[in-house]
Amino acid sequence: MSPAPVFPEGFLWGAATAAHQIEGSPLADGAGPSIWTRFAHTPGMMLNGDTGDVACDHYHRWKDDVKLMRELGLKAYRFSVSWSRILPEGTGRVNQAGLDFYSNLVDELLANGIEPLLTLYHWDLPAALDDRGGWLNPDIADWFAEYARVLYRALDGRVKKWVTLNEPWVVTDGGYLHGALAPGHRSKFEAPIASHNLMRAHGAAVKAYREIGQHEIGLVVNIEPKYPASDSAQDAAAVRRAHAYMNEQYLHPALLGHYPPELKEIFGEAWPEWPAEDYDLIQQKLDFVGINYYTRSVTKAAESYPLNTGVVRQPLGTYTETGWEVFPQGLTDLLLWFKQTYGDLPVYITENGAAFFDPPTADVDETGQRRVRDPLRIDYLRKHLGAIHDAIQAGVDIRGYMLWSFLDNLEWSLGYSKRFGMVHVNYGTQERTPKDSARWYSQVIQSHGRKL
Ligand SMILES: OC[C@@H]1[C@@H](O)[C@H](O)[C@@H](O)c2[nH]c(CCc3ccccc3)c[n+]21
Repeated sequence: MSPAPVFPEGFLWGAATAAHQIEGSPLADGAGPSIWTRFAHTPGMMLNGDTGDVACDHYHRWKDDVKLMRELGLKAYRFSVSWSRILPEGTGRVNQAGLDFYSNLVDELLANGIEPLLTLYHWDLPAALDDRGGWLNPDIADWFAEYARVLYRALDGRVKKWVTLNEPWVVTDGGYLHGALAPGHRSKFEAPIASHNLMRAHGAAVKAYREIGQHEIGLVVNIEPKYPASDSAQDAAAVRRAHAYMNEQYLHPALLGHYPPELKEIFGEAWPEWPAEDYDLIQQKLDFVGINYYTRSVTKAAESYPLNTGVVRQPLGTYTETGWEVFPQGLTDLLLWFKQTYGDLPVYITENGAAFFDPPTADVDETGQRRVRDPLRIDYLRKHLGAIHDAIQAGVDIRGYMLWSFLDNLEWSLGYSKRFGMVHVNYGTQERTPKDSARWYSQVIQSHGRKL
């Protein structure tokens, strides 16, 4: 029996959500529409025609939700701010009611001994800015810094851990290359521009923080290890492309000051040459990086756009409801790669979790208590926390873990069909029911990881 894992002193145990996925009431109290409100109300974009109009009604239920976080023993809570609640037109006029919502939420978290981690941008761009070109307009770096300054001035000190962007890769790949996510563009030429402007905006927001903020700021990326499907040269080259496109495309400019060369190979004529001052803007010193980990990809050379790669399904693999292979070892491998490539920058696991089938309504157990049994999720979480512990033992400076997600919520264009929550939401009644995984996670937190 291996000794109980010991996590570092101060390791931050939490859970994560995002504004548009849980809040509902996207236009309440003076808020402006975001591209996700626009996208969800565009016929055909969302599974079952689901929208974020109600979601988990967190906009009204936030106090009870924070109470539940405390009851479950969370030490931290990662959430995002909806830009268009703060600046309905994206720039200019501040909507005080929007600012008040997040200020009250932060105060409630602190009053319950829960540390807030605030994400400035988790995909819900103000529609008014999309009308001005959105991430394709280079001015967005200034727009984003203006928005960030409003929040820094209002919340810094109560919020001590800030994140600029959540997953620029998804924003670009989903929103501008393949079109599966808002704003639904499909352009090989737009994607690199959006991607670069996202990183310029990241840099501008960090630079602004250094003028105003007194605490910590970082970037959150989704990365996943790419393993070759065979030992052929073609598959090795495919791995190189896939790795550069997802794992290095954002971390390299942010931490090393240049893009990986494979991007020019992938995008060809669509890959612009950027001015040197852009790299200076992007490569602002960070206090941490957030890594969102879900799965790995066994990668082969294949006809595909624009990577010419394919993912090989593993016949003996276990897969989640979103079709992602359960592969905890990939998280250890990835964290070791991160340390080796970028050095000893502190890391938070800012998202990790899985969608497995959970019923739309909770069961009632023999004592009359509502209950949701989710053994597959417990197994997934236990193994990934074990993988994190292995990386810590190997010297990676991992400071915390934010389970995705605190609540079942709107899984973007998949609507409410996928449940990632440790807490079950009955969308008919809005009743919250901690799943078995939540009760298990409470024990893990209370034992500081020893009861994995
Ligand atoms: O898909 C589960 C979660 C989303 O609900 C979060 O909003 C988002 O931050 C997030 N990122 C990832 C990994 C990257 C990814 C996102 C969407 C689709 C495919 C891959 C998984 N998740």
